[in-house]
Amino acid sequence: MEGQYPGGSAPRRRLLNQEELAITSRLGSAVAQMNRSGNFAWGGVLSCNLRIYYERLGTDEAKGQLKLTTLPFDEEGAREIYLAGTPSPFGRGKQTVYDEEYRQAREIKVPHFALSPDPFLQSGLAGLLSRKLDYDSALIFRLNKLNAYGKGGFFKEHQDTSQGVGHIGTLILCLPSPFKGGDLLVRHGGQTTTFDWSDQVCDGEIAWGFLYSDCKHEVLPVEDGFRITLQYDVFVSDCSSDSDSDSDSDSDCAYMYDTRLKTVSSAFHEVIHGPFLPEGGVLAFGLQYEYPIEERYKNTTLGNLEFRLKDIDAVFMKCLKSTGLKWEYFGVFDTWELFEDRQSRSSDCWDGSSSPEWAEDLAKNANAETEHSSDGASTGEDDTPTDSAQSNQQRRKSDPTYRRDLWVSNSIHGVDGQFLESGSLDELDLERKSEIVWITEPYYYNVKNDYHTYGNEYQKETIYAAVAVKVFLPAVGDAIRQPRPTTEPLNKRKRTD
Ligand SMILES: O=C(O)CCC(=O)C(=O)O
Ligand SMILES: [Fe+2]
Repeated sequence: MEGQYPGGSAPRRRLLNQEELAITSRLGSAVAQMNRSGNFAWGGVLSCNLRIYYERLGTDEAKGQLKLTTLPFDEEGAREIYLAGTPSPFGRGKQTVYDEEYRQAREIKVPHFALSPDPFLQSGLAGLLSRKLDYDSALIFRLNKLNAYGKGGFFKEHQDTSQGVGHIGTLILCLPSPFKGGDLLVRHGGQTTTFDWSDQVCDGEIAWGFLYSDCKHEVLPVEDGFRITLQYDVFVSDCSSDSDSDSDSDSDCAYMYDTRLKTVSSAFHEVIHGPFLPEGGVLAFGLQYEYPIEERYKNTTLGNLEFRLKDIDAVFMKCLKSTGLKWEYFGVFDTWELFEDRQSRSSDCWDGSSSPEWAEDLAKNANAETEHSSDGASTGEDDTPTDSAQSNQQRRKSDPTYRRDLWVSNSIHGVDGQFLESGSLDELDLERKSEIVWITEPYYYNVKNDYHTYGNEYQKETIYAAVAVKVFLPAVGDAIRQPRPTTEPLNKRKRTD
């Protein structure tokens, strides 16, 4: 993690007044507006004369035979390639399972098939995606498998298994064959993008769709025919270094122009130069996507997250860096997800008659935190522990930026039953930070639940992590918070000749 809290230990804070709340709400809406861009998945069509060589898998006497097919598939050609595949498994945590309730499809994995030419390279799609995704380093596209769905075939909602720290996206190509249904639905931030490819491929073209691989997605049942897709994993190269960067090295270079920057920048300007927290404070923003990290307990390295930020997270961080404020990434954990997750896992063995150790730990820490926290607006005095719950509720009502039930940690790891069983919250490295002014809440939390454990493959060395950003606002008087000199218009300058 970069940086320390400037000036020593973190202060508890007072509640914000109405004027300050209005400023946070303007900054929050500017960031949220930017987050609603729906840029998490997009697609198009391309043309390519393609040959596919594939090996017959399965168990019959034709196993091992090499076949060649050209596009577009007719019904028979599509059936043949479907039958050549093996039933698709999917990943549930560390295991690979076959479950027709969850996924009904067949697949042929590399190297049991080959494309000539690769439609993706042939069409220039690699260049188009590189420009659109706008990373500093090159993208790598790795062909993974061919999926085939017969009538009734589907793949329920899942998140693609993370394939390494640099893994950012998934590219699907839908090959031309006669089929109906089988829409691919991609969800993120409360929005859904639908790829209905059955019409787009009927003239022999290839339809494609890109999605950030942490986005949840599903394939609806195929109503007729065979739906054949190719799946590529997309990586950002050069993500191997362990050092996190808080440098402004890229803030000057105009690698990205985005009109969304302007609104957020002026909202930040108001936070820094307006009548807002003159004593200074800590603001927090949840990133909108999840990022693969190495699965190590108490992990504090984000492996050059700067170079693999996705979509609006990259825009937001660019904007934040241009303010000159100090910032730091941290992990976020939601108490209720922790409770619910643990309760659902332990429902067989915990009858609710006595509190299990983990619940007592959570309650103890919550009380300790309440006892330390600051009181109502602008007094800065301590609570009496007796009315803590009630006053806590009142605080929440009068100042929604005060979020007590979010747990934060400088280390980022997935919390599941195993960690909770291991005992105390100290070990989990979670705390409540009552000084934080929450501007936008995270969309994801580091609690492993169903969609985290269901992937398209079993989970390997990396897991997705939910990340938030702390921003340190110094007190008025600090260099950053001096009023900006207004530049004199050119035509009013005194003549010196
Ligand atoms: O076939 C598709 O459209 C999507 C396949 C998919 O989500 C996967 O293989 O993980
Ligand atoms: Fe998938």
